Amino acid sequence: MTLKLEIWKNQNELYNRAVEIISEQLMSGAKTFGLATGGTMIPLYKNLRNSKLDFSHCQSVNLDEYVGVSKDHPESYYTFMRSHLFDAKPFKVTNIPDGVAEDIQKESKAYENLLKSLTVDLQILGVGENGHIGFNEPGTAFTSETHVVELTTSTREANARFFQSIEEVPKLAITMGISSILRAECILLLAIGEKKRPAIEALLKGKITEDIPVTSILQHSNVILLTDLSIEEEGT
Ligand SMILES: N[C@@H]1[C@@H](O)[C@H](O)[C@@H](COP(=O)(O)O)O[C@@H]1O
Repeated sequence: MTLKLEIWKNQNELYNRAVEIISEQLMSGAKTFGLATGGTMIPLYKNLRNSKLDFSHCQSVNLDEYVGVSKDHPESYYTFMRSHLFDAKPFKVTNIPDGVAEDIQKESKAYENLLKSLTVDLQILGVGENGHIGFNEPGTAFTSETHVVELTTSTREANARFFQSIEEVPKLAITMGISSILRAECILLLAIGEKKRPAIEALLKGKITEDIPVTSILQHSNVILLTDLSIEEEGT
């Protein structure tokens, strides 16, 4: 396990550092990027849009998508990615699970097969308040592959800020599994704000538990964690 912790008190500096890491990956030949959504990613994608980086020869795979939300819905992750990144910084190929596929189980399998056919050079990750990664909620097996998941109340409440009301937040999503995520060559985890402290403190205590999905990344050999939280590093 190699987790490289970098604490950046200043969020602008933290996001600049994230862009620097992505740029270094591109320069060393990375062509496949695993991308995430969520509020944490908005300033990162803004910085990427404003950068000179060129992704036109690259492909992307997104972590997850809500089920039952059409591509043109303002809160679909498809729309999120287009408006925050892809429209301004085109990739050669982009992949996001299809949340309105007729058969969502079949779509999950097809997405996992796609993931297995490629190597993600850099997977960018955020973390939920309850420690989820992608939409892998607490209790998800670390052996999980892409699957359909029922979102917890905690996650629906946290994401309600993007919708008119909590009732509108979808109850299901398709997400890369934990084992799918861990197949990436390198993981860049961004954790910003006090709400992420419990999950990040658990991670840095070095305890690997399915109750806190983000701790699964301790099984990976190449992780960079950028956070603005002042935390004592323990047991890593
Ligand atoms: N599925 C996404 C996750 O990939 C993301 O990490 C999480 C945190 O979001 P935020 O950055 O808004 O706190 O939100 C969603 O649930």
